[in-house]
Amino acid sequence: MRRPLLAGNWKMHYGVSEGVALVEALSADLTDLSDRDVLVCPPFTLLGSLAPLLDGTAMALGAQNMHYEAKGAYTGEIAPQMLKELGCSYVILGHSERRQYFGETDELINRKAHAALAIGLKPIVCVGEVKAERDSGQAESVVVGQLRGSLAGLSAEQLRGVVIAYEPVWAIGTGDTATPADAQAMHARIRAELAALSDQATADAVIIQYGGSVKPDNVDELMAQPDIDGALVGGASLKAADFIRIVRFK
Ligand SMILES: O=C[C@H](O)COP(=O)(O)O
Repeated sequence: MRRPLLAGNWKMHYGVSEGVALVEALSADLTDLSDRDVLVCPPFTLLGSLAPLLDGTAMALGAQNMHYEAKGAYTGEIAPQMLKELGCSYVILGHSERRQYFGETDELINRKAHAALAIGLKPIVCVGEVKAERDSGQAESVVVGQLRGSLAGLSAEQLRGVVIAYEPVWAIGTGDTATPADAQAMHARIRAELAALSDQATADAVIIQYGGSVKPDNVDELMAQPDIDGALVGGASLKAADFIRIVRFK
């Protein structure tokens, strides 16, 4: 059985006081969760302040990006160990905003995935097609290509430590979510590809999240799909009541 993983990606929102207030609101409510995992991924600058507040709660801490090198002259970058020592257990890699605005490639994301796993951070590897690719019938081939490139060289054991987030780019921040049936079809295709890259038992163990305008009013139907194991939530994770409702999907 796969344990659902509901994650909030705060992107470049909130300073320390707003972040602390949000985590306090979440932790006051989310006290009774035994069948699902919850994760918050704030900006780097909040990690140190939020880690002690999350300690002992049902929520884990994750980062939104990292470098693949352990240290060095990489101005402005953050190393995997720096995240670990702040209490992160997850790191989002290859989000479409990283791919689109910062030129991240599958090869780079693959280096980061290897580096994260080597140090015991769980990578959330993001894949997803843009609108033109979906409209031209290329969505599956684009996503499969991203998977093969981003996961290259990972053993079956390593793949079990990876989370995949399928985020159709046209659904991010637009309110235009994929239909549950379309999302399920892509998740099943992703799982089939994971099986091809390793074996069926490994593929069956991997958490595949959906992301793209997940809201309180669509989460239940999305989470009811057999291959949707969680959500990577942007905008709605910034509001305590909305994120709590998403975490408490039925
Ligand atoms: O990482 C989260 C996704 O980009 C989804 O963002 P959104 O929920 O605001 O559409």
